[in-house]
Amino acid sequence: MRIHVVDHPLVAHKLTTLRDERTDSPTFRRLADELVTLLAYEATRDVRTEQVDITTPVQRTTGVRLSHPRPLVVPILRAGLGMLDGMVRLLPTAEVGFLGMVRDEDTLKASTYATRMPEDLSGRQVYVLDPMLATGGTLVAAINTLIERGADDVTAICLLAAPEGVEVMERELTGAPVTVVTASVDERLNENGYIVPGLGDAGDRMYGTAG
Ligand SMILES: O=P(O)(O)OC[C@H]1O[C@H](OP(=O)(O)OP(=O)(O)O)[C@H](O)[C@@H]1O
Ligand SMILES: O=c1cc[nH]c(=O)[nH]1
Ligand SMILES: [Mg+2]
Repeated sequence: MRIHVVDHPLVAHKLTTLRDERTDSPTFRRLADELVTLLAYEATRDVRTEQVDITTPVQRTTGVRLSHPRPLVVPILRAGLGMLDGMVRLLPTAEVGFLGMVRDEDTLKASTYATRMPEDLSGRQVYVLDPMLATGGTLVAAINTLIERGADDVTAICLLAAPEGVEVMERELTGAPVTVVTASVDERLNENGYIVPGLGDAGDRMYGTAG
């Protein structure tokens, strides 16, 4: 597994406001959307393309276009849904699948409550969207599902990651064709499995359900 931490002042600036507890839900959603577009720019560096011949107003030339089969984008509900628009703005022709997953707040174990994506992902490049990589349980389960269906290249885009979760992914997905792109690997997880300093519960902050 490869991990890429996007080191860019605009990313750091937006992430700081996202973390701030005073940031309200509408602003949180807007910043998450903007951040994912910046992260997606890095995450799609190896998106598959094919050559195409075109004619400009001046002469014929050769360029590239996204190749077939189209990439699949999979947001992990709920919080990952807030990253979908920012991603498909960059990849408008991508197909979109959905995984609904929730982490038990006591055991921290992830379970899947909804799956809606193609059964056969053979030869597909997949971009998984989830703002938080905490214990890693959610992403490991999600990526294993994608690989079992045949995906041969999986990139997870996370706004934040914890070192503990990155370690779990490296152990559980050894040798798998997986890349994680994130804006930050934070300090640690706290005793409740929250990322420190983190940003709190991404889903609650995005959808105003905290408290
Ligand atoms: O790495 P992990 O320890 O598995 O935790 C990360 C998961 O926790 C959050 O989801 P949550 O269960 O809160 O669901 P939600 O998006 O519906 O709020 C987050 O959006 C990730 O999916
Ligand atoms: O810090 C965390 C950890 C898991 N899920 C969140 O939303 N936030
Ligand atoms: Mg949540």
